[in-house]
This record gives sequence, structure tokens and C-alpha cells, in this order.
Amino acid sequence: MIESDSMPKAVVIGMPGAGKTRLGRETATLIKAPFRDTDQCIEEEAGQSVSEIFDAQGEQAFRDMETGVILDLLKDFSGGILSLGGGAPMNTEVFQALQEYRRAGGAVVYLQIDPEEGVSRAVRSDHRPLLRGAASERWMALYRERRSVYQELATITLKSRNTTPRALARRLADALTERVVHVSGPDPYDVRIGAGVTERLHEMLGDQTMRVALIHTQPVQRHSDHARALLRQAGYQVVDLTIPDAEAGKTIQVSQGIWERLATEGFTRSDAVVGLGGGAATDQAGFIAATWMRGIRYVNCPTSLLAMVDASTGGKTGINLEQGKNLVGSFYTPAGVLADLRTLRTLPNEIFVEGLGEVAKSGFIMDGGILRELEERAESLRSFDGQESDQSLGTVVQDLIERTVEVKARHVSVDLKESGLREFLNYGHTLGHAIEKIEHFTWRHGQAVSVGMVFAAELARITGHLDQDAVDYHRQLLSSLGLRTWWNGGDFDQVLALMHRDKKARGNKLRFIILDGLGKPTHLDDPPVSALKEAFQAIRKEE
Ligand SMILES: NC(=O)c1ccc[n+]([C@@H]2O[C@H](COP(=O)([O-])OP(=O)(O)OC[C@H]3O[C@@H](n4cnc5c(N)ncnc54)[C@H](O)[C@@H]3O)[C@@H](O)[C@H]2O)c1
Ligand SMILES: O=C(O)C(=O)C[C@@H](O)[C@H](O)[C@H](O)COP(=O)(O)O
Repeated sequence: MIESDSMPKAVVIGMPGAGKTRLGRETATLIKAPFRDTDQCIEEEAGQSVSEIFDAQGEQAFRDMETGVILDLLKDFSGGILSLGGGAPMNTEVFQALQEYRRAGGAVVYLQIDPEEGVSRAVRSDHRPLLRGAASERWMALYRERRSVYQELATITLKSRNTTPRALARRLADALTERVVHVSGPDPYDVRIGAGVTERLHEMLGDQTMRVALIHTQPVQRHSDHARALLRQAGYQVVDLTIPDAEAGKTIQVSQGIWERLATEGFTRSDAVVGLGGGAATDQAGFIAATWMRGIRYVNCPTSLLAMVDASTGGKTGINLEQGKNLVGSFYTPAGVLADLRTLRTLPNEIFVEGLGEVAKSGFIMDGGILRELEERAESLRSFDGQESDQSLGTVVQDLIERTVEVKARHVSVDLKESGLREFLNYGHTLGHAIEKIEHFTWRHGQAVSVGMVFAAELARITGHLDQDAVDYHRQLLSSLGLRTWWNGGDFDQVLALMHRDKKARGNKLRFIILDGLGKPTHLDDPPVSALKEAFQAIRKEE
């Protein structure tokens, strides 16, 4: 039986001369995995070259050896990259084993070569026993016989045309390190997290779409240019919409401008929206998609850490009013989310750090593993500048994004419209949103939520739910990440009035999310004003 723990990470198949060995070896180097080529394994084992085995024992003997080697390696080559001989998948036993490998989650990579190129390489090569004699005719005959089998088995197809082996290996390495979080519920979708995942836009938008509104802000122009090029290549008509940056983009005036443009451009129900940027841009893009003709398809391409871990997923779309944050909007799920880690290369450090606020939130409410990872890597995370100088840090960031999205997915999958469980994702937000408003959005969302979580922890202590150690832990962890833990702005009455506009409030009663312990969120309904005042005092710092 093939088991995911011990099987290879990828198996490369394709015609002789396609470059499978080179692709496999270079990819393995990039992702630091072991590499095996089955022809070489057989040669080592037999002490003869493949041609010598063919000559001395015949093709069938070679195929038997090959099958044995492949079946063994599919069961026991943990995390490796395996390159197969071109004819191997034609063997029924190997074919079935590859199907089983796929079912266990394995990646079968079909390296596709243009027939003209394949033939010309075949003519030049003199070591392939099956191509002896009329090499070009033999190659074409094998190609016709095998290509549908390769296609049927492939989970990833790479075309070698117009590219270099190095670039192909990079693409494969990216595809193999991609993570996917599935969000279930009435309209299920995937969140794909990895370098280069923007290339999957076409896959997510589908072929029914003709026009795409690409909504983005100016600081992410470089990434929206890339997305626009990919969309055009895929044949979509792209309407490029640059909206004001950050919270200035989350207004009804901006929505109105976009609606009018969509009308002018003739957007129909089968057209789509792509939201690319930080959480403010994806919130506005989702809102447009939710409201245009009462709802069209949209895909989010988050480019800030906060948008990747939180804003782009879960379908809370909306805009702000002068009176408060996110007061108008709708629950409307995207068709998919593409969190392209390459976009983090341009993300300013302070915006990366604010995103850690929502990562920590997910740790506090559900996943202790996130908290441990944050503790261990706090120093390097707080100075993360998106560069790839420290590869292990890149993997930590990808892990943290995946885990945080998993926490989000667990909540929104069962409670899309926030009737109970989903409210836990709002930990720290009741005060956080009030701070953002009072500070005229000069405070970043994640920083405001960070103070909001300290406030909620103090409130939990005052009402007998948390001990002092847990409150101290909040302050210590958040400040080690470069997040704020105190706030001296506003006054209590102003804050209280704004907290009454929180969406968890019912009538005159406030509702908070607090912890009964780490990973144990609960609701606190209508706490006494004296407790709120005491918690408010606890987040003030003497200057
Ligand atoms: N819908 C939800 O569930 C949800 C969840 C959390 C937060 N939010 C909302 O998300 C917003 C906060 O998101 P945010 O922190 O991303 O803020 P933001 O959208 O204001 O982005 C922060 C800044 O970073 C820039 N930026 C983003 N990616 C960049 C990149 N790769 N390179 C260079 N610059 C980049 C943006 O243009 C902006 O200037 C708030 O409006 C918040 O209410 C929504
Ligand atoms: O997805 C949710 O639900 C959340 O509460 C996630 C929050 O981190 C996010 O900031 C959300 O936008 C807050 O929504 P709101 O309903 O409090 O405006």
C-alpha cells in the first residue's frame, strides 16, 4: 500500500528526451529533497546500462526490473522526486500504482515536449534502445501511443516549450510547495498559498467569464500588472480599476464609481471581479462582486499578510461609514483565493507586522501551535522584509498563513453568517475598530486589534475568566512581535459609544469575545460598565 508519509513528493513522467531527469534533479535541489531516476537505479542494481540490459536480456526483462524498482520507490521514498523512464506508465502495474499514488495525494508531473523538439532530440541521441534505427518515426509512434496515458495520470502538466530547464524547475518547485486550505459550506472554495499562485487565476475564473474587473490600489501596481497580463493572456477583457489606498478605498463613493464603470463597460452576470491588494481592497472588491447585478463571481488575490490570513477569506465584504467600520456590507463568498507569497517581497515591514496581529488572534482563540511558532520566531518575524535571504523564515511564514487560514476556515465553514461560532474571529475587534475610527485610520487594523486583544484579556481577568499570567502573556507575546499593547487616545465615553455600533451588539447590550483560557474563546454578554472602564484603564500607559 502506498502511504502519504513515506511516498515521494512527485513523480515525473513523459517522453524520452523530454528532460525529466534534469527537471527532477533541479527541482529536488531547489526544494532540498532527494532525487532518484529509475533508469539509473536499474543500471546501478544490474551493473549494466539500459541498452546492455535490452541487448542481453530483452525488453521484457528490463520492464520487470523497472516495475519492481518503481513499486518499491512509490512506497518508500519519503518526500523525494522520482523520474520515471518514458515507457514505464504503459505497464499496467505501474499505471495502477501511479493511480493509487495520486489518490494518496501524490503529484504526477507530465513534462510535455513539442513533437518536433522531441524528434530532433531523439535523432541526436544514441543511447535509447527503443529509438534505434528510424529514431524520428519510432519517437512519433511512441508519442501517439503514450500521450493520452501521460495526460490521464498527470496532476501537473509542464510544457518545456519557450522556457529554460531552470525556470521549469522553479515552477515545479513552486507548485510542490503550494498549500491548499479548503473552505466548505454552501459555496465551497479553495485558498491556495504559495509562490506564483496568481498563475491559477484562469483556473479559478473559468471559461464562462468574458470581462474581468481588476480592482487594486496603487502600491501594488507591480502585482496588478502581472495579474492583468495573465488575465489578458488567458483571453479575458480586463477593466483595470485603481482605487484609493487603504481605508480611503472602502467608501460608498468608491463603490459608486466602480458600479458606474461596470455599467459603462457592459458587465453582465457572467463577468467577474478580481480583488488584488490589502484587506481594504479585497473588502471593497468583494462588496462590488456581491452587489453588482446582485452577485457575480470574484476571486481574491491578497498581497498583505493580513489580507492573506484573514480578509480575503470568509466572505465578509463591505465598506465603512463616517459613523464606523464595516457598517455596510454582505456575506458573499469568493470563488477562490490566491495568496501569492511573491507579493510579500514588496510589503513594507510595518504592514507585515500588523498582519501578525490577526495571526496571533487565531493562536489565542484556537491554535496553540501558532502561538508557539510566534514565540520561537518573534525576533525574525518582526523584522521580516519579504526578501528570500532566510528560506526557513519563508517556510515559517507560509506555515503561519496556512494555519491561520485553517482557523478561519473552521469557523466560517460552519457559520458563514456569524450567528455564534464565527464571532470568535472577532476577538479584539470590539475595541480595535473603535480605536481605528477615533485615530482616523492612522492606526493599522492589526495594531488596533492587538490593543483590543489586551483589553479583552483584561476584561476576562476582571470578570474572573483569565488569570494575570494569561494577560501578561498577551502583552509579552504581542509586544515581542512589534505590536501595540496600549493606547492613550480617545476617552471612555467616546469608546463606549463606538463599541455600541459593533456588529455583535444586540439592542443596548454589548457582546465581547473573551477567553476562558488560551484556545478557549467564549462570549461575554452585557458586562458591567465598571468592568469595561477598569479594562479601559488597564490599556492606558502613564506618559
Ligand atoms: N473581510 C474580513 O474578514 C477582514 C478581516 C480582517 C481585516 N479586514 C479589513 O482589512 C483591512 C486591513 O487590511 P490590510 O492590513 O491589508 O490593510 P490595507 O488594505 O490598508 O493595506 C495596507 C497597505 O499595504 C499596501 N500593500 C498591500 N500589499 C502590499 C504589497 N504586497 N506590497 C506593497 N504594499 C502593499 C496597501 O496598498 C496599503 O497601503 C481593514 O479594512 C480591515 O477591516 C477584513
Ligand atoms: O471573519 C470574521 O468574522 C472576522 O471577524 C474577522 C476579523 O478579523 C475582521 O477584521 C472582520 O472584518 C471584522 O468584521 P466586523 O464584522 O467586526 O466588521
